[in-house]
Amino acid sequence: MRSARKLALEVIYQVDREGAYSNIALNKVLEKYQPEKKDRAFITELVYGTLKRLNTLDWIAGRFVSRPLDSLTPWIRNIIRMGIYQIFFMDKVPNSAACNESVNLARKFGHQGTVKFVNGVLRNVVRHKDRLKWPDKDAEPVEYLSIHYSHPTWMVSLWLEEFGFEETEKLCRANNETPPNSIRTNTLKISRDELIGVLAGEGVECRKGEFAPETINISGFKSIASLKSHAQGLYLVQDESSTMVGHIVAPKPGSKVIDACSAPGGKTTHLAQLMNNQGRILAGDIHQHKMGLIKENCSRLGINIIEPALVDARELHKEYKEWADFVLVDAPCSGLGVLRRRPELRWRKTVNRFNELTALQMAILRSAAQCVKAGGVLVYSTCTVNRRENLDLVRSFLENAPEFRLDSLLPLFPDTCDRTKFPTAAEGYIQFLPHVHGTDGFFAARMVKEG
Ligand SMILES: C[S@@+](CC[C@H](N)C(=O)[O-])C[C@H]1O[C@@H](n2cnc3c(N)ncnc32)[C@H](O)[C@@H]1O
Repeated sequence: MRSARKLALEVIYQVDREGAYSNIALNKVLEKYQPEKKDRAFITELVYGTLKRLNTLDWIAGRFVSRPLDSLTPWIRNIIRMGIYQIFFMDKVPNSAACNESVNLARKFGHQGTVKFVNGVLRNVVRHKDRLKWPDKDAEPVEYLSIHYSHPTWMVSLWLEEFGFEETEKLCRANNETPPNSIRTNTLKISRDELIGVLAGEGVECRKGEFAPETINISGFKSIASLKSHAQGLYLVQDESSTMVGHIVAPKPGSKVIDACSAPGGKTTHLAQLMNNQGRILAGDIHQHKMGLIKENCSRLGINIIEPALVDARELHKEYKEWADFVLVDAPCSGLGVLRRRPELRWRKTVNRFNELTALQMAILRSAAQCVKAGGVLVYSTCTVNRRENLDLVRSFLENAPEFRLDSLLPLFPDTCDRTKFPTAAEGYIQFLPHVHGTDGFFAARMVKEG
C-alpha cells in the first residue's frame, strides 16, 4: 500500500499538471488502492485543502523560498504546498510529521539537493509560522481576503463591489467549508420520510433539508453510487438550492415544458416529479455526449415524459414558438456558487470570459422566452453569485421584453421554508448564498408572460 501522502500527491499532480477534476482523480485513486477509512479521510482533506488553499500556500512559500515557485519541478512544488497545508491547516498533524513525511516524498520524487531544499523550507516555515506578516485588513482589503480565505483577487473585488467587506468575508469563509451531501427524494417512488427509513437501514445518517420538502442531507456512507437505494432510483444527488428551482417553475401534471439547458437532468427530472410524470418535457442541451446522462437519470428514476433533444438553445424559437406553458433556462454560467464542491474551480475561472458568457446567457434567454405561451412562465437560473449574470441580466432582458414581468415567489414556497431568509422573493427572484442559507450559491427569477 502506498503512503496516504503519496496518493494525495499523485492526485494533486494530476489536477495541477493534467487539468484533471479533483473529485474524479481522487475517487479513482481511492477505488484503486482502497485505503482504510482513516486514510481516506486524511487523503481527501489533504487533496481538497491543498487545492483550495493554493494561493495562500504559495504566498506562505514565497516568504521562505527565494526563487520563483514555478522554477521548481511540479512534484517538489506540490510537496511543499502539501507540507505547508499540514503545518497551517491540519491541527492533528504534528509539525515534525509534516516535515519528515514531506522530506520522504522529496526523496522519492527528487534528488539529494531537493531533499535538503524541502527540509530547509518547511523547517523554516515551522520556526516562523507565528511571526508571518499577513496583508493588513484595512490597508489592503482585497489582498487580505484573497490570501486569508484563498480566493483570486478578481473574485474578491467582484464581491466587494456587490456585497461590501463583511458580507464578502463571510461568503469567502463559507466557500472553504465542506458542503453537505444533499439528495432529492424521487417522490414518484417514495416519500421523504419513507426514504429516510430506507437509508437508515443502509447505515446512512439523514437530516431533513431546510427549504425544499424533498431534500435530505446524508452522511456516513462510503459512496452514494454503491448504495442499493440509489440504484433503485429512490433519489438523485442535488443541492437544496437547485431543488428549489423546480418549485419556482411549479409546472402542473399535463403541462408542456421546455428545459432549455437541461443536462445532466437534475432539474428536468424534478420538473417531471412535480408533474407526476404526466405531460411533456422537452429537455434540450447543446452537447451530444450529455444526452445519455439525461436518459440514464430518467430511466433510473422511472420517468418517461422527458424528451432529450440535441439543440442550441439560441435557436429554440425557430421550432417551438409559443409552444410551452413553462420554460426553464438554467443557463451555463461562471459557477461561482459551487466553489465549496470543486476545490480547484476558483483557480480555473477567469474574469475575461464574463462578456462572452453574459452574451450567451442573454441569447438563450431571448430565444427561450419566445417559446412561452401567453400567460405562461419563464424561469431563469444560474449556480453563480455574480450580479452581472443574474439580476442585471434579467433586468436588461425585461427592458426589451415588456410582455414579461417578474412574479412573486412567495406563493410557491413550501410551508416549511423560512421566508425571512429570502427578502427579495416577493419581487420575483432569489439569491441563495452559502453563508446565509448553507446551500450552494444559486440565483432564480420567475417571470410571467401577459395572457
Ligand atoms: C448549468 S448546466 C445545466 C444543469 C441542468 N439544468 C441540471 O439541473 O442538471 C448548463 C447546461 O447548458 C448547456 N449549454 C451550454 N450552451 C448551451 C446552448 N447554447 N444551448 C443549449 N445548452 C447549452 C451545457 O451543456 C450544460 O449542460
